[in-house]
Amino acid sequence: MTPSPAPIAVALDAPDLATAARWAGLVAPHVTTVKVGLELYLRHGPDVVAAVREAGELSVFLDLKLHDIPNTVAGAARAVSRLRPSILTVHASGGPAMIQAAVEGAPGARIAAVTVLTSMTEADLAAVGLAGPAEAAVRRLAAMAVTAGATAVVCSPHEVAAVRAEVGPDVLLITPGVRPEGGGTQDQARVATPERALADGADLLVIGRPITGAEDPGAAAAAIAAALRKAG
Ligand SMILES: O=c1ccn([C@@H]2O[C@H](COP(=O)(O)O)[C@@H](O)[C@H]2O)c(=O)[nH]1
Repeated sequence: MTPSPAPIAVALDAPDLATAARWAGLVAPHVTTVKVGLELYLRHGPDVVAAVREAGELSVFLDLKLHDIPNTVAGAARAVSRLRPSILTVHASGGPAMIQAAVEGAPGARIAAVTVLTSMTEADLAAVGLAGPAEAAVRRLAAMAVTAGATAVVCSPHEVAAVRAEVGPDVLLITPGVRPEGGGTQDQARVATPERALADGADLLVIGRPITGAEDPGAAAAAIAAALRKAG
């Protein structure tokens, strides 16, 4: 029997559409979701969504991290809602009116609020005026975003248990900053293994380079999916 796909969104941070579609085809049997981010969307626009959809039975997570005044975000959310993304991201720091505008603009998508980027250290937070541990800011932003209508929250695996306690069981918790044991962290600062992130309450793990940078992205995705099944 074919095992069910793992709750992983593979970040397709590819330089071109053909590479993204190839990666999507290779990982499709093993994961539920692929994530289209800024690099790919700014280069190829809506075509990339169609191309990765053709590659397999996959949900498409549009990680555009919208951040602007409410009227502009509402228009942007309306514009991309015709692509039927399962998830669309906005920056939580845009505030409640902006988040509500995204929710109203894209009623078919889950609006996911990005709290504190997983690449940020405590020193980075202090530099932007958010002194203190990341967890306090993440919890506060998550609670505000959910009250404003977001049904998903993006945080690092370090804060996921605290966010779960804050927002309850019905909000989808998405964690980038996921690295298999022994792998490099690259520009990520607040990281944990896939097994740890899931055990602490994440619903969807965002994993990019550990899969797409592997010699065989399909085999890398299959190995992480198997490790998660074994741990669960
Ligand atoms: O806080 C955040 C929000 C989004 N991301 C995105 O996730 C992937 C991570 O890729 P890796 O190669 O596994 O580091 C990437 O597309 C980011 O834009 C994030 O990392 N942190």
